[in-house]
Amino acid sequence: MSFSKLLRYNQRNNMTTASLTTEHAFSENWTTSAILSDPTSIDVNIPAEISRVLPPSNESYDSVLSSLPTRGMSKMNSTESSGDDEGTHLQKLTTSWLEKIDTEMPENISKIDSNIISSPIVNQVEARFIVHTGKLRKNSTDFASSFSNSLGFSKSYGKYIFFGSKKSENAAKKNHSIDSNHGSHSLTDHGRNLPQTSETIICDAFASTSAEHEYGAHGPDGMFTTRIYSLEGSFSSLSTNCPEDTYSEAIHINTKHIENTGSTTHSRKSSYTTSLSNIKRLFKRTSLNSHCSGSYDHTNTIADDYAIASSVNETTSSCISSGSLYAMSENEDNDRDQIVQTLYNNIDASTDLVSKKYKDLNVILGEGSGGKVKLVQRVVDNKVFALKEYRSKNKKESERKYIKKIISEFCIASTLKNPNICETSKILYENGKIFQILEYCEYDLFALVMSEKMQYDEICCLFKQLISGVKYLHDIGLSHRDLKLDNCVVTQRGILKLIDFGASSVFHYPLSSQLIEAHGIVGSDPYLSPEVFYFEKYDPRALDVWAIGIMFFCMITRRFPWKYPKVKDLQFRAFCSGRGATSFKDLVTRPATGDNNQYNDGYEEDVIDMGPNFLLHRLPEESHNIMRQILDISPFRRITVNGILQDDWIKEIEMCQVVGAEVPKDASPRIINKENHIHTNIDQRYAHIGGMHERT
Ligand SMILES: Nc1ncnc2c1ncn2[C@@H]1O[C@H](COP(=O)(O)OP(=O)(O)OP(=O)(O)O)[C@@H](O)[C@H]1O
Repeated sequence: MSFSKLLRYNQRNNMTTASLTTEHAFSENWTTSAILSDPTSIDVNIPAEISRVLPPSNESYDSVLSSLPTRGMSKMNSTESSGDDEGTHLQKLTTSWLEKIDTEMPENISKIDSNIISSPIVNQVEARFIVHTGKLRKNSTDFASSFSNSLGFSKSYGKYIFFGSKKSENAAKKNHSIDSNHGSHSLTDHGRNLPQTSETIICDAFASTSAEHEYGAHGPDGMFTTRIYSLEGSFSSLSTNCPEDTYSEAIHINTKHIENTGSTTHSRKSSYTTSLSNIKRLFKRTSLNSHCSGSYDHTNTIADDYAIASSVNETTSSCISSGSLYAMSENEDNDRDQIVQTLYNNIDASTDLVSKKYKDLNVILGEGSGGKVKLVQRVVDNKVFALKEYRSKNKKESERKYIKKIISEFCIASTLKNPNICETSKILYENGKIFQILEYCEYDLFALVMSEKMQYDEICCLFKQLISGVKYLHDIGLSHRDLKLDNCVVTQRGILKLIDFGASSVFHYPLSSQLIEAHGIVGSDPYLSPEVFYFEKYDPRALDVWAIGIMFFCMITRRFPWKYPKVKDLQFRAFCSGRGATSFKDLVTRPATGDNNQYNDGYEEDVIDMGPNFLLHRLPEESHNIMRQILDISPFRRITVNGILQDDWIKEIEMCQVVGAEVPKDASPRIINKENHIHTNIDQRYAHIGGMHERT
């Protein structure tokens, strides 16, 4: 990026004072005041031409089902509205969207009613989803080779068979206040789709949903305790992938329990039904393996971990699924509840592991709907980990559902092996609580962004790593569905890793060309894509791509563009305007065509009060082309993650990366840092969302 360009967008964004908040997220043309506790108290001074056609901000959703403002509307005035000319703009502007929605919905699309979600039922599993043990063993060493697999499926792809539960669950809200001045975000609870892990956890076949569409049919792709502890002699768990990241350093850490604030969250409704017969198969396979998860031995550290784990007899992923579970799998007549109960009992058998094997460092890194994430130190070798302590079961929640959600998340996370995915190694149980052991990363992206210390090239580097992580997921048929700054952690040497797979969903199975659509509104409001509010079922990849775009905007401006992508949100409405569409439906249903120019997205360099440039003018110019495609309101026209990587600007971004990890059993993966930037290191007190709360 040229210096002048840099200056231009810096000048635009200098008004931003670390207000990464939904209430502070507007165009500089709009004077906005916000009261955190009352989001409806936002005063917006809207340009006159827009205010004429915008309804009051407190109007209900349906009442704003009017047409979008279009360019030239400022030339109209109220008297024109009485005109009879059916061909005028004005009449188009008064057409109710609702009228059109019910009559013109495409066959595979239906209007959804808010957050009410129904889950598909799966009665049987196709034989092609069942993988024989021998084949799995044979292919296990191929696991890593699938890193770079694209949508063409490799032989090892057979191992990537996921399952997911499918019952809708009422999720607890995860709320966290970031800063009383700086905002709040909303998170969600966790979901439930299980994949399998390399050689040990094989989540078997899972049930496709009732609605499948041709894959690719949518077009190309809270007491403040301060303590000092020393990591001397310990390894940063990031060394799992990157031995060079091993370091010794005293870190000052403050901690305080997080106070929930009441910010809006979306429940993660489960999207897939788990076939319990397949859970059986999963654990049968697993029990056949004598060692713990991750036989894919891409670093010495991992190998060491397993050796240690083995020596201390820790319960690991495979251990959980061994023993009684194996016996269970022999009895094909067990009913579902019995199986899950057996699973739970099996975990129950493994006690005292956490307190004996891991020392609690009394640092809360973060807290969400799923539970808290703490910093712990493994006693045997002083290595530091993040320990996710799952919340207790809700009274209304069945034990079966509760345990299944947790196991699902673990199965997915422990399966994923990529430098841009946080390593999840173990699941433990003690005194009624379930824990997950994760690779510890020094920062979360939200905290880094809020530090206001990141340079442009560093942001671009992290952005590209984010894209790479999502590419890996999409290439294996998995969507994340809760991409946001707080679900990215970053190592001291600048390697970004995705976390929190509680909402992820499978969008296609191996060797299948069919897209399995996701349904339900999951994730956090500002990051959600518009179609999730509009369609009952949607392509979850497009949701991920949209979230990537929102994250880039947040990284550059430290603001959210809007509170949520609904037309009742004035900012989002402005973004939708000026695109030559008469309704929101027209925009969100625009089909994919070979001709990118067939539809006008309303981009005009000089126009910043509506259309794409409403957001883009705050971003560096070289990003405009790709951001227009990422933030295409129509999911059918939105670019894929592989498409993003083809963009000239994206290609040119110098990205720090881990090399060598893609080779199975490579003993020397290492980090290559690019010279055009350094990665920001911030005070550990403020390095995670947990620490951010301390500051308030
Ligand atoms: N491996 C890790 N290393 C460092 N910090 C982490 C790690 N995992 C999680 N955290 C911190 O804990 C926070 C919450 O983690 P996570 O999203 O897994 O919890 P959750 O309960 O699943 O959240 P959600 O409500 O989104 O489901 C993260 O935003 C991050 O700040």
